[in-house]
Amino acid sequence: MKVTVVGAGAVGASCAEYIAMKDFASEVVLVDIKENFAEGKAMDLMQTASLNGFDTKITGSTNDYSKTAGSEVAVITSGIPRKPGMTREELIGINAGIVKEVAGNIIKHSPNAIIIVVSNPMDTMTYLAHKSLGLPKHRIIGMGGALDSARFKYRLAEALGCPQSDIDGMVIGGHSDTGMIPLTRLATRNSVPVSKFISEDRLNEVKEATKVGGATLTKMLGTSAWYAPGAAVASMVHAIATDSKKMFPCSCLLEGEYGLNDIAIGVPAIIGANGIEEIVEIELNDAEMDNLKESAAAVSKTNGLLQATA
Ligand SMILES: NC(=O)c1ccc[n+]([C@@H]2O[C@H](COP(=O)([O-])OP(=O)(O)OC[C@H]3O[C@@H](n4cnc5c(N)ncnc54)[C@H](O)[C@@H]3O)[C@@H](O)[C@H]2O)c1
Ligand SMILES: O=C(O)C[C@H](O)C(=O)O
Repeated sequence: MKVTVVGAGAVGASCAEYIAMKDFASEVVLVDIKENFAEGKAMDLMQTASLNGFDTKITGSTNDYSKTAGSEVAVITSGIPRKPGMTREELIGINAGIVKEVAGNIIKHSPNAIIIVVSNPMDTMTYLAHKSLGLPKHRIIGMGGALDSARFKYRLAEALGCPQSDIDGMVIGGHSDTGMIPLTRLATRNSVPVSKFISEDRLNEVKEATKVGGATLTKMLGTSAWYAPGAAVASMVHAIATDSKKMFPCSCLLEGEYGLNDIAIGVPAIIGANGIEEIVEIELNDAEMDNLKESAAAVSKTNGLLQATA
């Protein structure tokens, strides 16, 4: 499988590295607008191949999309990251134009590609990719929930004092500081509800820490995170490449599911060779459903800013 990753910055390079380490793709093409940057990242990564034992060929290109031709999956990480104190939504002014242009270039050279959108504000950038490309809805997927759920599991394992491999849990809703919905009611440790192990107050702390997971790291790092985001994207690309039908919460264009329309937002979906194979409608209680509606209203509000920007 040939995979294109546009944006060879922190997340794009990390994503390329994890894809190569999993050794399932024949080629990863990194593209960046900065002269020689993607080529340099590709060369550096290729010099880890004999050390890390992978055969994936990583190449770089300065904005030459002919090199990406025939990609089966394309990941959009191009754009600016937030700085401490900013929200993801504040990035819309610059990133909307970049994502629209990049998405068009990808499809021009790889008309059958499945696109994974990472650039922020991710749900709105996913919606923009849908609106500007008009592809079947299963071919454009926003990455946010896979990362947020990984952070939820990290926080839960920390609170329970157990290995992360004991934990199962999921975050749905918008990929924003206020819009994420960590489903604490459904989270388990080896099938046992996590509420059996920690107090309601502690569980609420976990929920709040999960929601601001990206902001917390941005404050510590001075820019946003890249290892877990890169790993989350690589897991989704792997699910497509291997047609694994793994379930991830991810930003999907909804047409009535969860009572929502004309919005891309995080819901559980089965990911396989066709991209989104199925959107899974789980039963939410009234409070969770209210949270999802509130989160969707906020994403729609940000979508409403698109006309002025892209
Ligand atoms: N969805 C998520 O969960 C998630 C997670 C982490 C980061 N992000 C987002 O991903 C984006 C990238 O983050 P980062 O930390 O890698 O930033 P970064 O600055 O390290 O890298 C971005 C790269 O995009 C390149 N770029 C800009 N315009 C371009 C264009 N038109 N064509 C090709 N390349 C272009 C830049 O030159 C830069 O190298 C940000 O918007 C960030 O908010 C999203
Ligand atoms: O926090 C950010 O701005 C980047 C990303 O969305 C994340 O959650 O790490």
